[in-house]
Amino acid sequence: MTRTPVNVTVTGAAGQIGYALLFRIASGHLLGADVPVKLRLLEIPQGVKAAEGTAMELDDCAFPLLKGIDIFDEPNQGFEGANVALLVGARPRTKGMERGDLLAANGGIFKPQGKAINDHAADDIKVLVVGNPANTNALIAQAAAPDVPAERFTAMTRLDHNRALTQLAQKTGVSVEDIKRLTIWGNHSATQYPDIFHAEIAGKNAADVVNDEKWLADTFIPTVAKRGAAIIEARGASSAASAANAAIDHVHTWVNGTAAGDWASMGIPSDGSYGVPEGLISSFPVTCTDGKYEIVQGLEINDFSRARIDASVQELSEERDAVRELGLI
Ligand SMILES: NC(=O)c1ccc[n+]([C@@H]2O[C@H](COP(=O)([O-])OP(=O)(O)OC[C@H]3O[C@@H](n4cnc5c(N)ncnc54)[C@H](O)[C@@H]3O)[C@@H](O)[C@H]2O)c1
Ligand SMILES: O=C(O)C[C@H](O)C(=O)O
Repeated sequence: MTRTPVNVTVTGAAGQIGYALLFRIASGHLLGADVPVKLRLLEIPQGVKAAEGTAMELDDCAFPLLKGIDIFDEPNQGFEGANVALLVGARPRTKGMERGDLLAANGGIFKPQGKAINDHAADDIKVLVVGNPANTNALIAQAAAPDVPAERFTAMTRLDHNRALTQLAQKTGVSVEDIKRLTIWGNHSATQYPDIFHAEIAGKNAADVVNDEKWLADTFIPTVAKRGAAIIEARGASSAASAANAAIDHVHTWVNGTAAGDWASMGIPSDGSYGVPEGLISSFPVTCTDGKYEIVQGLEINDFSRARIDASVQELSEERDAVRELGLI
């Protein structure tokens, strides 16, 4: 039987992450090796020509799963019939810009995009926000889409999760696939908390294997949390291929499920679990089955973790208050 192609909308398609992302979506890594896709690329008018160039290259790959590419500079058209939306395009922070200015500038992008998703996307729409500040941008888009179930709006912390996996693997001399049940809590920012207390390394508790709280506090957590800034410092531009890879992982896991005995980290609207105020889009440990995620329940949170989760959640609350004051939610 021929499958109906899945419509995937990508915003910021002509940017760095877009360039690393589109070819992997078209080759089947986002949804599966047997799932045909149609790409809908959304850019601002100045980005359309470059997006057209990328579309030419996509054509030149002759990907069997790629059933069409359309390019738009208008959100209502870009999200028409979208089943999956990857919101990558955002306003970067520029010199002299305060956090409030950044939130206001991004509100101008994510509020209309949320409304366009509300009015034009397919009923089964799943949204991943990558553009920073990702959690609060996701909150803005979600608030503008009252007819879409809130849980369909998610923010990306999978890059942080993957970064933490590698740091822990390198410290303990194991392979990344030997590590399970690692968690990123909170915001995709320097306050995020990568938690290894429930993680397992080849079946043993990771914190016991590491047995070095000083390394955890002074090396592991800051290395993961500040990795984005370190990449910008080294590359002169923010992470792109690794961010695209994490976006692929996030959606693939959401759609196709987590492996038995493992979980993933996703920024999702809180249901109040673990003391995170309801509605904040915060990162949690989740399992995914049949295209739905569930927060892993019942984890014991020690004092070390509690303080760090609370600090990141506090930052999310402040961002929410700021966008509320700006009338964006
Ligand atoms: N969550 C994460 O883990 C993570 C990781 C890396 C980067 N990021 C963020 O992802 C975003 C994109 O990064 P990049 O390196 O691709 O940036 P980039 O500047 O190379 O590309 C952004 C693209 O978005 C487009 N754009 C801007 N406004 C738009 C709008 N309203 N509609 C559609 N397109 C629009 C721009 O024209 C540009 O082509 C940034 O906000 C970055 O900070 C997030
Ligand atoms: O773009 C940034 O500010 C950094 C990015 O979010 C990252 O984590 O690499």
